[in-house]
Amino acid sequence: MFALRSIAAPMQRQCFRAAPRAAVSLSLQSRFYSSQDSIAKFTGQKDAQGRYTVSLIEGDGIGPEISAAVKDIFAAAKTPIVWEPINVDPVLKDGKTTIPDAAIESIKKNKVALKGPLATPIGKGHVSLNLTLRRTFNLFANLRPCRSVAGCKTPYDNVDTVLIRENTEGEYSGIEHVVVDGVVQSIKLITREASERVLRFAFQHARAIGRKKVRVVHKATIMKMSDGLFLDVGRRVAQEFPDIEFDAELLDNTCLKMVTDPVPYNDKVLVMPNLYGDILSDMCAGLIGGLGLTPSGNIGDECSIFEAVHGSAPDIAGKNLANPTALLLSSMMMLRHMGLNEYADRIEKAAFDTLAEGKHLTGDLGGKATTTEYAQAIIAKL
Ligand SMILES: NC(=O)C1=CN([C@@H]2O[C@H](COP(=O)(O)OP(=O)(O)OC[C@H]3O[C@@H](n4cnc5c(N)ncnc54)[C@H](O)[C@@H]3O)[C@@H](O)[C@H]2O)C=CC1
Ligand SMILES: O=C(O)CCC(=O)C(=O)O
Ligand SMILES: [Mg+2]
Repeated sequence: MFALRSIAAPMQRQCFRAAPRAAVSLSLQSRFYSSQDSIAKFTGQKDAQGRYTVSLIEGDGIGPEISAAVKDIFAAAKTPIVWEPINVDPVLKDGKTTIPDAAIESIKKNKVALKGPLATPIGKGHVSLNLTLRRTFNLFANLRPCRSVAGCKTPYDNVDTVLIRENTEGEYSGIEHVVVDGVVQSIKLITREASERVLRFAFQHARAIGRKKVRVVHKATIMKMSDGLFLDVGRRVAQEFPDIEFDAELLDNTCLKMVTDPVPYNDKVLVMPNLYGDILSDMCAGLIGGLGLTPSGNIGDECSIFEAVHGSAPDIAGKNLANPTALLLSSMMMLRHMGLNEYADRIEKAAFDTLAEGKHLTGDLGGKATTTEYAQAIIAKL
C-alpha cells in the first residue's frame, strides 16, 4: 500500500487546469457510472411528495465534511432525497461486533444508503464496520469504476477501468487464530456460492455497460484451491454468457501492465477476490489523480450502499481540505441506481465542469480551494 501511495503522490501534484487531451465525453461518463442495469433492482418507496429516504452514514475523519458537501449540492439541485442519518458505532452482541439495530432497520427499510468512510483500528480493536455493513446486508459485489477526469492531468491518458471486487469473504473473512505462541493463521475463505454470485454480476454488468470482455484477476498459481475455485467458477459462469469473452490474468502481472499502460483494460470488466480488488482499486485511483476522485457501490439483492473508495484520511480531517468528488460520484451511482438519472446527470455535469475549469480544485488535485469552496463552485454551475 505504501508503495502504491508513493506512485500516486507525484501524479497528484501534476494535476492542473483543463488539459485538452483529457476531454472525456460526458454522456459516456454518465453511462459509465451507472449501476442501474445491474441485477440488483432498487425497490425503495417514494413518499407522498415524491421523495425517497436514504440512510446516511457520515463516517469518520473527513466523512462529515464530504457528506456536508454532498448534502449541500443535493439541496441546491432540489434532489428528491430525504436523508436519514444513522449511527453505526460498534455494538457487541453475543461476542460479535455488529451495528445498532436502528441502523440495520433504517437501511432495510430505505434499501439504499450513502456512506462516508469508517476508520478501523489497527491490530486490536473492533472489526471493520465497513466489512460488517457489507456482510450484514450481503452486499456481494463492490463495483469500482475509475475514469480519467478532464482537467486532472496524470501520466495516463483515458483511463477507464471497471473493477468488481468480491465483497463478503476471501482474505477479508477475518477468521484468524493463534496456533501456538508466535504462529498465527489467517483463513482465506472462498465459497462457490459467493464466487458465483459476484462472477455472474460481473458478466451482467459487462453486458449492461456494453463491454465484451470479463477478466478474472487471481493467483491460482499459488492459492491453487481458493483462487482455483474462484477461477473455475468464472469459467463455468462464462458459459452462460457466450456473447462475452472470458479470460484470466495473474494479479502481479495485472499490476505491472496497468501501471505501464492502463488503456488495454478499457474494454474489460475485471473481477477478483476481495483483497486484490481492495488494493487494485486504490492503484487505479492513483492512475487518474488520486482517491479524491473514485466512487464505488456495494451492491446486494435487497439493498445497496454507496461510498468512496478512500478511507477517513486522518491526515487532513477537520481542516476543510478533503476532496468530496469521490463521495459525490458515489452518490451519482446511487441516484442512477434509484432511477433518478436526470438529477445525477445535472449534478455530475456541474462537478465535471468545475473540475475541468480548474479554478476551484482541492489540494489533492493541486488547487487551493477548501472542500466548501469547491462544493459552492459546483452549486454555482447547477
Ligand atoms: N471504505 C472505507 O470506509 C475505508 C476505510 N478506511 C479506513 O480509513 C482509515 C485511514 O486509512 P488510510 O490508509 O489513511 O487511507 P485513506 O484512503 O483514508 O487515505 C490515503 C491518502 O489519501 C488521501 N485522501 C483520501 N481521501 C481523500 C479525499 N477525499 N480528498 C483528498 N485526499 C484524500 C489521504 O489524505 C491520505 O493521504 C483507516 O482506519 C482505514 O481502515 C480505508 C479505506 C476504505
Ligand atoms: O474497512 C476498512 O478498514 C478498509 C476497507 C477498505 O480498504 C476498502 O473498502 O477499500
Ligand atoms: Mg481499500
